[in-house]
Amino acid sequence: MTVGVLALQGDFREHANVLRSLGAETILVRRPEELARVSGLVIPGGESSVMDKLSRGYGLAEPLKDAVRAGMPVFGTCAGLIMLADTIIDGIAGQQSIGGLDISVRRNAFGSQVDSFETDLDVPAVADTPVHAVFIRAPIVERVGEAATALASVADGRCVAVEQGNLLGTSFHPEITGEYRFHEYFLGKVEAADYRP
Ligand SMILES: NC(=O)CC[C@H](N)C(=O)O
Repeated sequence: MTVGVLALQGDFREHANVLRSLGAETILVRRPEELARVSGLVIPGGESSVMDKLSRGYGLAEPLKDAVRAGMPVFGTCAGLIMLADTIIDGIAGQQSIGGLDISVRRNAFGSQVDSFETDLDVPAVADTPVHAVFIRAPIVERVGEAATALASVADGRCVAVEQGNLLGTSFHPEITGEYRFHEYFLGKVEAADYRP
């Protein structure tokens, strides 16, 4: 079983390191041929509008949509969560997503004064003890549709982690804090999934 990390832009190396430290065979994905080899995919943090343009430029956007429709497990963090959202609020003109998660996500939702912050979150579905979460120009999940489930929220109740079937997304960056339980949880989805490339 091989897992991919979308490596067009952003902090894909950090994700690949966490996945490899958990024993998962991991490749970087930049082309449709690489996507066609993986049983699951992580979409990293970075800049969603750039990732969107590059994925279309590299001919990956349609294969990614097809793979999500076919049930491929995908875990998106921050910009990756934006890529998985059915609806983007405050995207740049013409910005598109792969979609799959029945949610609306607002980019850069925490405002310019508090671009980055850290906090501990309860995520009972994923971890027994609180998760230390780093938010960097992070999006917020403003609408959680019927098909999606909220997994975690910040103190004021706004949703920052969701799942829907084989899709998982966080506003924050578990890959940069030594946190591995989200990746472990995701690898569990990959193992359990019917999807094979
Ligand atoms: N850390 C991140 O991934 C930031 C996301 C970025 N603000 C975007 O809109 O894509």
